Amino acid sequence: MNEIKIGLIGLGTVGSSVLKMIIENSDKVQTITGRRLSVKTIVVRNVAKHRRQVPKDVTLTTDLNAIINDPEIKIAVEVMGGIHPAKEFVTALLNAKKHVVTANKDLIASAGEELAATAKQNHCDLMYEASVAGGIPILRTIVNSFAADYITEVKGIVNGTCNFILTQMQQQHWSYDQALMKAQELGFAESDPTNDVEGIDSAYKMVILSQFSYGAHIKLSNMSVEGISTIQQDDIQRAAEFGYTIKLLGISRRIDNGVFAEVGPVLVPQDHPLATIHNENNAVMVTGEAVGETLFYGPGAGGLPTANSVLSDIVSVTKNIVLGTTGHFFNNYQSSPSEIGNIDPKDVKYAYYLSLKMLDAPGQMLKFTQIVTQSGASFSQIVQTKTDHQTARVTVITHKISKSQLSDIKRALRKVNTIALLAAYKVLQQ
Ligand SMILES: NC(=O)C1=CN([C@@H]2O[C@H](COP(=O)(O)OP(=O)(O)OC[C@H]3O[C@@H](n4cnc5c(N)ncnc54)[C@H](OP(=O)(O)O)[C@@H]3O)[C@@H](O)[C@H]2O)C=CC1
Ligand SMILES: N[C@@H](CC=O)C(=O)O
Ligand code: NA
Repeated sequence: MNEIKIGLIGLGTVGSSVLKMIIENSDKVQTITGRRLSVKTIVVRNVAKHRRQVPKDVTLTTDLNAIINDPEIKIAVEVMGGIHPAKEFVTALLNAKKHVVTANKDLIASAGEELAATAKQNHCDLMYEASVAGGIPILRTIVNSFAADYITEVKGIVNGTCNFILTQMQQQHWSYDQALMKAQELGFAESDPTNDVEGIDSAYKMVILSQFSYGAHIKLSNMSVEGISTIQQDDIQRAAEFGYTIKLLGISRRIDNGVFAEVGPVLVPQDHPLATIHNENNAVMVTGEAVGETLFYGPGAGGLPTANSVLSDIVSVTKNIVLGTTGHFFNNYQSSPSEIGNIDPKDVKYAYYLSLKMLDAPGQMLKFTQIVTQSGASFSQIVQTKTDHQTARVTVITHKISKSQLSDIKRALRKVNTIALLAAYKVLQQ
């Protein structure tokens, strides 16, 4: 009676750390909750795979029914990843009255509302602290500590793999491929790292953060999402010469009656707190009307840090089981759809870093300047260097312009075959 049995789905980087933490920390959890946690069954894809540290009394199987049909198992922990079959698994577990803890942002960003409704119908808990920023307890902090404040902006570094790659490219001058390989080896990257490096993993996290911060569901299809796979060493060096560090940032802001969110490489001033976040660490800056700017920092990826967030959910569910208070939403904040509108691109304004390759011939710079001027934009910094005897590399930082002005510049440049726009990244200002 004093024991809570757990079913684990997945025994990879995160799953094996969850197992280790449950085994090693059950005494402390028992003193806090009055219940002893133990893992009874683990579902994996391949039981024949060599694994260390699975205790003899734990069943290892490929059959989810071993958890679904076991009345002793009260909490299921989904750490297998991906949307399918994870969605079907979690739905079946909730319908079998199992409380579910997951680290799966792909799943929560895509089907979180539907799964939360299924959990509520079954009087079950569904928690997912580990899905955003790994080891940083950001979701519960927003739910509890920002409950009464009006959040106006959430931004930050929410992908450990990208931040690790950019740090290695900046500090060790590693190649992109070398840094990605190391991030995979260290267990930070997803099994297919495309979502990491193309910004999609960060976008999933911004969808969840926006849901918690504004009570609004932003669709991935409404977000502009750009990753780091095309960033060149040259951009990193030029940004540094201008006094900036390139980071992959997720930004979501309230503008008038709407919320806009996007993900992309951003030039961050070298003395800004976000520029000092290195390797797999993440940082989330939450701005509230009352509190002002706050910053939450910690490891964004890796087995044990992520497992700590999973355990925080397991402990919360356990407390709810003990108190008989299960079946409430993890995030109760819902704004009415009329409060959240689409944002006019004219209202989203940033300074931009533009990197261009142009024919090194008279008149080219004038052509570029005319295009920028026609859009109503202007430069705050500009550097021109020769790349070879035929082309020049021009990098500029504009004054603040709207997204529609940027689109005008891009459109006009596409028509000029002697000038190529290589990169256009936002510039964060202090
Ligand atoms: N790694 C990290 O730093 C973080 C990861 N996450 C999230 O945690 C989750 C797990 O990530 P991670 O541990 O890195 O992933 P891994 O690839 O290391 O592990 C996945 C595990 O799930 C099992 N699995 C995969 N598909 C199935 C299936 N169809 N049926 C049964 N078992 C299956 C695999 O089995 P087998 O061992 O037999 O191959 C493996 O044990 C993901 O949602 C990820 O996004 C969240 C925060 C940080
Ligand atoms: N692959 C992700 C893992 C955590 O969510 C990352 O690198 O951040
Ligand atoms: Na978290």
